[in-house]
Amino acid sequence: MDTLTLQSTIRMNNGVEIPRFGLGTFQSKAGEETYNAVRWALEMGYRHIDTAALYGNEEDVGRAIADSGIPREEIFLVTKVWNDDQGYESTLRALEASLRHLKTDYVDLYLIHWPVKGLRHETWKAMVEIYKQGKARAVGVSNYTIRHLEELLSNTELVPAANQIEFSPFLYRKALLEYCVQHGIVVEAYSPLARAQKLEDPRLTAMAQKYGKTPAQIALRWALQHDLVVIPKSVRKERILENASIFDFELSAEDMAEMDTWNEDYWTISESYNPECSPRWE
Ligand SMILES: NC(=O)C1=CN([C@@H]2O[C@H](COP(=O)(O)OP(=O)(O)OC[C@H]3O[C@@H](n4cnc5c(N)ncnc54)[C@H](OP(=O)(O)O)[C@@H]3O)[C@@H](O)[C@H]2O)C=CC1
Ligand SMILES: O=C1CO[C@H](CO)[C@@H](O)[C@@H]1O
Repeated sequence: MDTLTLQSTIRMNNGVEIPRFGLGTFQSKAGEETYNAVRWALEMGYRHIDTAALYGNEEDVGRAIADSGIPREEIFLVTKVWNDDQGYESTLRALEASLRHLKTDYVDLYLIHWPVKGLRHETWKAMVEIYKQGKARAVGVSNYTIRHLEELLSNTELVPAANQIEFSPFLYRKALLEYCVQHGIVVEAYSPLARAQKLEDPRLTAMAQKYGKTPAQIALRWALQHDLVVIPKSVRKERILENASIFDFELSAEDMAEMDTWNEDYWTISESYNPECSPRWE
């Protein structure tokens, strides 16, 4: 395989390159906590930051990017339209608010956060308009299952560039990944550490010992070798560094295959939100 680095990218279906590795910011508190995490990450070489209107920290993300001294065009910035703002006009307004908070005139990727019943099609039309206006270099979706993607693809000329979904060795969504690959949609793995809930799994700790790495690094490397984009979240300097230190080793084909058997449909998202079964997303 190619030698990957912290700044390696994947070319999306519209030609825009997305860094394979980024910093998540859900539950990074507004204020210094988010600001510092983003500043440290950028100093360490991260070039992809994932936020959302929901997270309430866009202003701190924007401030950290502005203060970093790194040219805006070298940073890949992702945000998302929240469920309450879905609909055509309200999505356009939500993007304007996000741009204001982020102190930028474009985002690199704008995502529909969840496939809200009854509204998602109108919301997608707004995403297409946002893309045409150049206010997002790419647009995509999040938490879409095969059913949601089939519905969208049957009714649009613009294929979403990415689908951001929960994905970890304990939630290996093989069929959805294959569907996305087939249709040229990049998959971004969220909660790739299963929110630290499975880092003591004995299979993971044994694998970590074998490679002289931490359990978090093994889980992230597995996702990377599946050609996923990964966006682990941390607000601690040492973990921001640890999570990014996965470019100096490679899991063998045998160990990848072994990890592929660990799936236990382990969702961190609550059942009432589970996109595969909750009536909320019908
Ligand atoms: N589109 C969507 O609906 C969703 C998108 N996301 C995005 O994906 C990102 C990542 O997912 P997230 O749900 O945050 O979960 P992650 O799997 O990234 O886990 C984050 C948790 O793990 C801890 N942690 C981070 N690194 C380590 C480490 N090396 N060792 C031990 N513990 C560690 C963090 O704590 P600490 O900060 O204290 O280090 C935090 O509690 C989000 O932040 C968000 O940007 C997430 C959920 C849904
Ligand atoms: O991005 C998100 C972070 O996690 C939340 C729930 O735990 C999700 O609802 C949301 O999509």
